[in-house]
Amino acid sequence: MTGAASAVAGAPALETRALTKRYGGRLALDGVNLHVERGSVFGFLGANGAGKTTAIRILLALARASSGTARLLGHAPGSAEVRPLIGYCPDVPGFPSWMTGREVLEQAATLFQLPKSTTRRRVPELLDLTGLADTRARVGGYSRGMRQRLGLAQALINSPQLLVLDEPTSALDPMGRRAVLELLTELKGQTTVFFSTHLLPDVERVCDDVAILSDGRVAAEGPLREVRARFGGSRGRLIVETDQTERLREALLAPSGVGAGSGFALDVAEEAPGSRALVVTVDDVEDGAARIAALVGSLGARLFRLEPREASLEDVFVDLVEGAR
Ligand SMILES: Nc1ncnc2c1ncn2[C@@H]1O[C@H](COP(=O)(O)OP(=O)(O)OP(=O)(O)O)[C@@H](O)[C@H]1O
Repeated sequence: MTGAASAVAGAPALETRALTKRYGGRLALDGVNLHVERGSVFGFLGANGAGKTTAIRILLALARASSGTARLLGHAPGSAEVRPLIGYCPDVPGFPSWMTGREVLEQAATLFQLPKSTTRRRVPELLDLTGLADTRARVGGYSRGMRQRLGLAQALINSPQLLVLDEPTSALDPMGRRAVLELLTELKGQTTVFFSTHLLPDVERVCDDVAILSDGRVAAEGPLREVRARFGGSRGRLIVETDQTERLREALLAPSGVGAGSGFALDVAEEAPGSRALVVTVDDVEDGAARIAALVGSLGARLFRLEPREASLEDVFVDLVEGAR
């Protein structure tokens, strides 16, 4: 029976200390420390090849660490205590094509030895939650998004305290991504969700906490807002809005000599598609603001807005990953 298993009191949902994985001469993970609070939605972010899948495989006891430790709800990966407490969905969940979604979930319930009454309640609940209740098709006829949602439902069958998901949205179209992200939001507070991704907007949308993995190392970790504030400062970004967007952009990007301040802008982008506000990346925010104000004046343009922009997760990510190379 699964009823006896429980988390170690006071233990975090997930913790790794100096987790290291070597493949021959290559360090896929290099001293990774993670701390995931219970009840949070935690984004494990990294570019392709950063080491996310390797870390998840170690957490699930599908691979062995070269050194370091990992604990899930206070227990060792793969231990008899931890298995009933966690749910896992790989990036490409596979199912027998002849089964229906309902049968897949019933089979998973059997594997977890759930009581029949629990299975009768839980299976339709999960089919509802994942939007698969009205589907009669066999899994072989499912779309990629439907498979991903069924994978999630399967991972939730045992009402896990910790859900581990490897790139749950990366193969999905925008509608499928939205459905999965909404699902993760619904789980907030009930189940700890730890998911890997290279999609920054997904993390910004649903995560409380984040770790950024770069070349096998944690480059930043903490609450999303703190990570943005703490690591977003290496370069500054200013928002400037005038009545002459195009002329200002040209002057900012002019290689030298044109206008009062050309040459100091490292990058110029629209704040949003079609917006007349520009986001200007500079080395020094105060100096940059003074130069932009002077430049706007010299163009005879009207200045509506000139302010520093809070770093987005993308700014942080790009700066950290570029900085590490
Ligand atoms: N079985 C293996 N043998 C040798 N090298 C491996 C093995 N598995 C992973 N690696 C290497 O370890 C590094 C980390 O890979 P990993 O798959 O963990 O990254 P990832 O962040 O999950 O990337 P992706 O998003 O592309 O899946 C990569 O350089 C990869 O080539």
